[in-house]
Amino acid sequence: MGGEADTSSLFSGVIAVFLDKGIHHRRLQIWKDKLQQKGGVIRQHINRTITHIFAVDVKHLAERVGPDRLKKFRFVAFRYEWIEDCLKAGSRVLPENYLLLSPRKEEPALSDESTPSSIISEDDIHYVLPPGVKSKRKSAGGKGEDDFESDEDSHKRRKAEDWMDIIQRGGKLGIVGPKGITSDVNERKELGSQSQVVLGENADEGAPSSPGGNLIELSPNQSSHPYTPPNLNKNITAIFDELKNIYGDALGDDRRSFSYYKANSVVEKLPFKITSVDQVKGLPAIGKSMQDQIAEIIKTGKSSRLEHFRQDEKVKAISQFGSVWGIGPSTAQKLYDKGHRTLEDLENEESLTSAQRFGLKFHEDINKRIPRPEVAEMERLVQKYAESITSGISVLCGGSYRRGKETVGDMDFVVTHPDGKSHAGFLRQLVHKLKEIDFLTEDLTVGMDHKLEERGVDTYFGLCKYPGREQRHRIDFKVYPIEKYPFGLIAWTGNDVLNRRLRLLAEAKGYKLDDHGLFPVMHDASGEKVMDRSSGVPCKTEKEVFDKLGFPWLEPNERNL
Ligand SMILES: Nc1ccn([C@H]2C[C@H](O)[C@@H](COP(=O)(O)OP(=O)(O)OP(=O)(O)O)O2)c(=O)n1
Ligand SMILES: [Mn+2]
Repeated sequence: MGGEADTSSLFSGVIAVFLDKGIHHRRLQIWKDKLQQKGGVIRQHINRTITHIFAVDVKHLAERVGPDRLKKFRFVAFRYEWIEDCLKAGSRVLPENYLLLSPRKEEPALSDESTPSSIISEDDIHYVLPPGVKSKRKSAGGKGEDDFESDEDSHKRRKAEDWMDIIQRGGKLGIVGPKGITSDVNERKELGSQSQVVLGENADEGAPSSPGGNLIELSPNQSSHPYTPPNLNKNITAIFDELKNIYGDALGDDRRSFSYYKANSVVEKLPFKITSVDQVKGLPAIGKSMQDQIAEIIKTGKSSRLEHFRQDEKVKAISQFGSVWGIGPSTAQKLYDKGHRTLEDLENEESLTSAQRFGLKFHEDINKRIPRPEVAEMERLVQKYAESITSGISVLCGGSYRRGKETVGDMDFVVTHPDGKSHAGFLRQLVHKLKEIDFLTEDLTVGMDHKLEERGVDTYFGLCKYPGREQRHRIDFKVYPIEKYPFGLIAWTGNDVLNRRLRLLAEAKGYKLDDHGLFPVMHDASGEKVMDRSSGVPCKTEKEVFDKLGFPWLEPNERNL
């Protein structure tokens, strides 16, 4: 067994169900005891909190969970030998060899001879990063001041982390690239309507023609209620969250920002309050630096790193600037270099675009979250006017609203028309109408009348107000031709973590996924990757996109990863 090494937290974070068929009960009992002694938790029933299902083989697993759920739990089901080998090694061994079902054998979908059919065993996993990530900011931020590794150094470790991530997150395919979420957001803000961001969905199964009665109305008390584990470690996650924002918004350091994001996604799900750093050793996304920081927070209640930033005038100013809609890290830095220190200073800055000016003027309003019932009302209002302009038009509020959140940051409307034609030119009329009734108040970015060769998606980003009030909210419209709609809906429903996973999964299979479709990627004569936009994989519903990718289907309210 583990020798002298302290393995008391070997299985901490593991929440397991043991399927006892086909195994001698005494042997089973030994494994159960060991798992519990070393920090694991055993449950009787399979639910979303489970990180590991152990079984003897696929047959027994299938008998117990049934074929539908089997698909869902594919990535958390392991042979018992994993426990045994971890005990032998005295540390957690990589789980990939113990998976009861691997996507390689199972996956119908996209794979073909020329592309890797497995997303797990190929080395390419490390190289399949989101577009634009490769060289970006590789050396940004002082190297060596802590344990954030270089891209190369982290490859090996990341593979292990990715695996742990899959398991930890309850079995969704979790290949996590280093692209900072916050930077995506900023890019989107700065790019405005040319957004290349992946976006999201709504009701389903492809009833885009029913603008009224859709999935959106799911009451939060029903099955649509998102899974929100009680966060027992808010003392830690609140600090990490602030650091994530500082690194992302102010310093443009995606790598560090993402490290905190990942650490938080693990810490917030732990079923216990961390009282000793030993409890988090070996957990995914919690490397040496995170452990040190957690130890400090447990001991002092504070993070010296955060305290340092809080006192740093430059970080303070740049973070504030970066929180204004339309201002990203590079603009924030420029504004600081010009001598600005507070938001008030920016009021007289002439270089601001009109969108940034509105962002500044309504900064406080925009940063207030909107209660779900108010969004429901505004959605109905928009749907009513939309229908009066073009009958049969489908207008759904995606984003966090569609994912069932109680409050939302903004409204992300996704629009299409089932006839494949009537969406064209619709947005201009809708915006006109909604301005007439004083619902839409300020334009941020407008990208209308897109021709097909411009990829055919009209967009509008602006501000609106709830009838009878002055407070502004952020509102977006994206209009997709029907054949792109499932992709647009997935992308704009999110969440961002799911989008990243879907994109990486597509890439691992030799495709590129974005809000316009799923396209094969070829290599030209010089080996450069080229995407074939003309031969997208046709999908009529969100479900078909998930199926084609071989990703277990998730209802919108299950997409809060
Ligand atoms: N970096 C980003 C930003 C956004 N999105 C996608 C997923 C999001 O769900 C959707 C909408 O973006 P929002 O920033 O509006 O995020 P949410 O709607 O999820 O949350 P909220 O608006 O409540 O803050 O766009 C993404 O994939 N990557
Ligand atoms: Mn949103």
